[in-house]
Amino acid sequence: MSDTQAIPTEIKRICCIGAGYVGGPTMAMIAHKCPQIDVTVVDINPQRIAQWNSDELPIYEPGLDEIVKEARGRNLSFSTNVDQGIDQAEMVFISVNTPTKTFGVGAGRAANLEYVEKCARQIARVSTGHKIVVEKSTLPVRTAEAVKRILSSGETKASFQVLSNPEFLAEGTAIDDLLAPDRVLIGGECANAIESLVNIYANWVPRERLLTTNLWSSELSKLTANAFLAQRVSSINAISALCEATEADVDEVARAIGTDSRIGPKFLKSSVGFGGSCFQKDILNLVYLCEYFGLPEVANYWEQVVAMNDYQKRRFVTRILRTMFNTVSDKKIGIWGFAFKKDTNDTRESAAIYVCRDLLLEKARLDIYDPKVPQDQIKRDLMWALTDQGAMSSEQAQAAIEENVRFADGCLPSATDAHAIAVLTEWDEFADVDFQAVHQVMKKPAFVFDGRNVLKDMDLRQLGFDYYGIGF
Ligand SMILES: NC(=O)C1=CN([C@@H]2O[C@H](COP(=O)(O)OP(=O)(O)OC[C@H]3O[C@@H](n4cnc5c(N)ncnc54)[C@H](O)[C@@H]3O)[C@@H](O)[C@H]2O)C=CC1
Ligand SMILES: O=C(O)[C@H]1O[C@H](OP(=O)(O)OP(=O)(O)OC[C@H]2O[C@@H](n3ccc(=O)[nH]c3=O)[C@H](O)[C@@H]2O)[C@H](O)[C@@H](O)[C@@H]1O
Repeated sequence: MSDTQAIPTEIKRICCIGAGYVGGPTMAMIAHKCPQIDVTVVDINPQRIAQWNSDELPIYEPGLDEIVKEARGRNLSFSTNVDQGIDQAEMVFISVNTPTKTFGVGAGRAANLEYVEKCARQIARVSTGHKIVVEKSTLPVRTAEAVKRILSSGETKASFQVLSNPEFLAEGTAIDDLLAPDRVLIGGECANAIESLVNIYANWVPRERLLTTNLWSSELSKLTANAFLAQRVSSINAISALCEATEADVDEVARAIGTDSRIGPKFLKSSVGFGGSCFQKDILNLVYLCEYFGLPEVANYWEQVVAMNDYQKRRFVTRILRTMFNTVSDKKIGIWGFAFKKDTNDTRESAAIYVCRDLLLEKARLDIYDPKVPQDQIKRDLMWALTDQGAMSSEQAQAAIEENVRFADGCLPSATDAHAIAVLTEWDEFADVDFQAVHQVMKKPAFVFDGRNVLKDMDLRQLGFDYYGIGF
């Protein structure tokens, strides 16, 4: 597909298509660590690009502002001119969204590869000379085959090499993860192309952490990594239900098993359920792939990880209902945290969306406080959740939100006159709250349902609260 001799191993100009949670921070880090490389991040969303060029970046991520401001204007730029970005680059990263398909074959499971395909077609149309195309988005195994075919069907004389370089950063710790990754994975077929990407990361990542594989192993490793991580959370959440029935304590169980070096301590924190844009999407994609390749037993095995997560979210609401005398109708519940984890403003697939939806369907009144998530985002999420699968019409959902959702600017206002508090994100500031004051302003009995076990050591029962955590 290309004359591999002609591929330079020292890259000077990079373009990244997609200025999202991955494209933005990843390219900012490359620009920060490699001042000799010009990095342009392009996106079809003009608002997002304007935000990247402003003082208010579109995503909240500790440490990101400093890195962007240091490199922007020097060797990092953000633009809506996708054609020009591609044209001027020797290496083009595809970092666009790959959401779960909502229509047609594979709806609800398969990844929607429409945006990736459009990028490949645009690269094929615009390019001249040699380009290395890097899959940064999370993709089903064998996608590179389709990308290669599209690239080689272009009418220009350009030639291409395709690499897979999945991203393993987690939101909230993206900068630390990019600065010191456990590993960087690069899959490819052409040694020169692989070396050119290895050389970029080698500017700050130790060589022994730069893993190279064939294309398909690299693509499949990304889905597998997320499936294994999510599976750990679902496994400990499954045990949390058993702990609640037996007076065992899930945090003690997690510590006891996590000290076994074969198991390890990470990703054993029981919670109201995992969220985020990727775990569910990637496991469902893995399930779909297994079915596609005729492996129903394997598909069923992984599907249970998502089923257990749905159960955990439902179980949390059921516990609230049962504890509060089987009704929350017209009762105010203070919701603390809406993001899918702390230190991010991202709400995609947040457990809070589903918990709040179920409470609203029970006619509870919610007063939501999240330090980083904008109110409009929360309203959009609830609107979607209430109308999804016909639970409510748009008009009913709109009315329910107007009537029963309020926003507080802190924990105390959110708790004022509330019958209960539900902690749905583990923001550090929740542990600094004056709980004596919170108890005073709440209705009695004052219920606290801690979906993250972050208030466990605060002696809330001593202060008079009816306190319930997860898994004890
Ligand atoms: N969010 C995360 O923490 C992680 C995400 N990933 C993967 O990275 C990929 C991107 O994820 P995010 O950055 O979270 O998505 P995102 O939704 O935040 O950003 C994607 C961006 O691509 C842009 N885009 C879509 N089609 C385009 C086109 N044809 N031309 C130009 N721009 C286009 C969109 O406007 C959007 O701004 C996904 O495959 C995801 O699974 C991987 C690791 C971590
Ligand atoms: O592909 C992706 O998008 C990314 O998905 C996850 O990162 P992320 O979703 O940003 O955040 P995580 O820290 O993994 O948390 C995911 C969810 O699991 C929950 N979780 C995590 C760990 C735990 O022990 N318990 C638990 O409930 C979190 O609260 C959160 O809701 C992976 O950790 C990243 O390696 C991967 O790159």
